[in-house]
Amino acid sequence: MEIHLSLIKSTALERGRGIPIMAETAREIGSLPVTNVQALAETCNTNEVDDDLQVPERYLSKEPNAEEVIAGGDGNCAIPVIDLDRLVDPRSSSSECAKLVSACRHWGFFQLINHGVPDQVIGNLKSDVVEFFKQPLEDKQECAQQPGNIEGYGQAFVVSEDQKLDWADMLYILVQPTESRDLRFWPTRPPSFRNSVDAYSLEATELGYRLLEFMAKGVGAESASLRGVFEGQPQGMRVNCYPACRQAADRVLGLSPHSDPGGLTLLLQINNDVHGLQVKKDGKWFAVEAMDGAFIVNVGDALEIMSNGKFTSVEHRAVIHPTKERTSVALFFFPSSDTIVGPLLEFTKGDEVRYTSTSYQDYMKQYFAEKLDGKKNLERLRLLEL
Ligand SMILES: O=C(O)CCC(=O)C(=O)O
Ligand SMILES: [Fe+2]
Repeated sequence: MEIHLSLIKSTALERGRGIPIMAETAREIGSLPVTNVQALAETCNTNEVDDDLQVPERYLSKEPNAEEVIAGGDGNCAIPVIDLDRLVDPRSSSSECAKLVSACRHWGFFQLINHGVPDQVIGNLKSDVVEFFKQPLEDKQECAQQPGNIEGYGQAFVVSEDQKLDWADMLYILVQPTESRDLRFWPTRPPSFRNSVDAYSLEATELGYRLLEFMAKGVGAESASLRGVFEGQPQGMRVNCYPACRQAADRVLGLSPHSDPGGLTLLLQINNDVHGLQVKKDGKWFAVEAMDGAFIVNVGDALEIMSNGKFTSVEHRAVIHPTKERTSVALFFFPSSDTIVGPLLEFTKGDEVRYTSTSYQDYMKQYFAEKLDGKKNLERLRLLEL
């Protein structure tokens, strides 16, 4: 499993100064510069000569299709669909809550419809994100990642010269709390970009909190128990741009298999005519067909642990299309770095405690160490089989 930037989001506000600091781990790891993938793809996709030699070896996976992939299609989006209206409506709330809990337990993923975030807010975000990536490289590089900093425009977090690379570029910014925003990394073009992200962040934050309430309620816990852990805490936004790869779409990966380490992730896919997200279940990859206007929501490691395994953080990856570019926006809800991440009392009533507890900051350190020893962090903390 590769390390990538969505995993590096342990941030905290430096006490008293209101300045965002990154977990030391992220600093220590640092990042090596790599080629811009959109530019690389342009060369590869337009050059007819020496076809096979165009995609550099570092992007080619050995056996990306070694595991079975269950295709979507025919309206089958693989993961369960949850309806927020039904969660709210007292007549359907308890059955929809049960569905939500089951989705979080068995899939770790669901699509959310009737979520209430205005179309215009999502539409503005989507079009500004697309406009950003359309710009010439020099313009995008105005908010380029800087050494030792996890934010900005760049690529997967690269730690060694022989590491396999993802076929994607990304922009990563901290969006909450507002005082943690480092505007050096917030694009100024298109001019509406910052406002669009701000408006989206406001809506998505409230949506995330509401979902956490229903998730807690669904397992019989106090509805404020999970929300309380994430309210006012850091949120990171990762925009992924996956260029097409005409020559080797089935041999490159847009995003290597990973689980998200935080609490909840809200994902928007921008062009729904091209799918790329795949979710692992029972040893197979399931291709997710994003529904128009829906959010894809998933459980992160910290939420699995805090729920004592009532929700599951599931491995997922993004694959590449031979002719179509794809863009997605992931919003990550994190606990504060000094939160002790362990099963919450509310979630262990009558149950055995299934995980060891650790501070989120230490969890992130372990998460990076995972890269070195190949053992999954979450598995390290699981005391019992789920
Ligand atoms: O682009 C996608 O569909 C997945 C993105 C993702 O998993 C991430 O950014 O952590
Ligand atoms: Fe992810």
